[in-house]
Amino acid sequence: MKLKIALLPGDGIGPEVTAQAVSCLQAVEETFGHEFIFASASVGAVAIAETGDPLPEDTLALCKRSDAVLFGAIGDPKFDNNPDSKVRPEQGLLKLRKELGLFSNIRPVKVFPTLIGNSPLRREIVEHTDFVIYRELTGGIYFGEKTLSPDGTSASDLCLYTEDEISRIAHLAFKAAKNRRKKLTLVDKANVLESSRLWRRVVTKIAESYPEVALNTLFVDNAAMQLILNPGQFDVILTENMFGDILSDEGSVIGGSIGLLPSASVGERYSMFEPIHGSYPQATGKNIANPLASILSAAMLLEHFGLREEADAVSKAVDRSLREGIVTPDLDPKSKYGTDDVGHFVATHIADGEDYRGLNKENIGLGKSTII
Ligand SMILES: NC(=O)c1ccc[n+]([C@@H]2O[C@H](COP(=O)([O-])OP(=O)(O)OC[C@H]3O[C@@H](n4cnc5c(N)ncnc54)[C@H](O)[C@@H]3O)[C@@H](O)[C@H]2O)c1
Ligand SMILES: CC(C)[C@H](C(=O)O)[C@@H](O)C(=O)O
Ligand SMILES: [Mg+2]
Repeated sequence: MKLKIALLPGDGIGPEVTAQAVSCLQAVEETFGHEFIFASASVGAVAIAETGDPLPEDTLALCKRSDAVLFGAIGDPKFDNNPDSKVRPEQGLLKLRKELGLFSNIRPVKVFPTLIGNSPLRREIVEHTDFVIYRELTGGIYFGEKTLSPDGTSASDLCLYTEDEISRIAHLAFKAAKNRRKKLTLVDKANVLESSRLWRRVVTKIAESYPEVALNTLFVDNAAMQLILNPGQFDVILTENMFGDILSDEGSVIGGSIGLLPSASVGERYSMFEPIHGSYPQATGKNIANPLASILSAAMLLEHFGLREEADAVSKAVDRSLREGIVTPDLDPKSKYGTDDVGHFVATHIADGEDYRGLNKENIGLGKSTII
């Protein structure tokens, strides 16, 4: 298969972890005989520094002419610590999601057997954790009208949803539940919010079309508690934008590190794959960031295009790195392995044990593949 993949490494640890994901994709390309054509472009604070725009037109154009986007992370403390900044890296990510119509954000949470001991929760609580969050990604409070009073003493953010926005991700979530353990939990705040009461009405109606899927509902405060009390109860969680953002980071703790959680963002035409973590500024350049979330996001990219054997090869190599203790310090504080060691190990074992050249953030996308 020939795939054109836009690389948007972004800020902070983004380039470091994305380089390892590309290295793994190149190992897949070589091992399974595919052709991946990579092209890098700027996004986030890096793009602001270059152009003043967190999502330059050239970057968006590259994404629209590619088959998929592999995204690193955006964000920089100089913007985080300046609430008056009119331009922010996050605007680039949100605009990209909206422009590409990526309304469904899929965030799987599972516990790797060798990491059960890493969880702050007891083994019997976490050992059966295997759920996926379907997060609505292009509506709600993220994209509603924002106001700031002229004197700067009051502000608001509108949470707006339409029936169509809810319906289209609900169908994807129900279909996923049909192919999993046939349970879907709608998480909302319908006891307070009108928008949540619309979610509940629309999803309850759609459930009638999926009689084999059991629907239950939880208010988001209770859901946050249930995630810790008994994560094994969940199969598919369907929720709106803000709640999905918060619950997925919480879910990452169950498995031992946010550095393990991948995501896929899909719409009618485009798709983007990225770790759920951010730019982790404190780790930039230290070679300590866990690249597995980015590597597993690349596996979700392969899965999305029907390359299941290839995706399995990546996941198996990741499992092997965890079993053999080739992990970054977030998983083992005494670890002597860095971001590049973990990426190289995984790539090598995808390429069936052959020694495979890795990439680093300087030469990302300059590997054997064609660059468009
Ligand atoms: N999708 C994205 O690009 C995205 C997501 C979240 C946050 N951000 C941005 O990132 C910046 C930092 O935000 P933050 O500190 O709240 O979130 P963050 O996810 O960058 O880091 C939070 C904590 O998670 C851990 N962590 C994150 N990534 C890790 C990795 N790969 N390996 C090991 N540990 C890891 C670290 O302990 C870190 O302090 C902000 O500017 C924020 O807006 C971007
Ligand atoms: C950086 C921020 C806009 C983003 C979000 O809230 O969606 C991040 O937290 C994420 O989870 O991808
Ligand atoms: Mg988040």
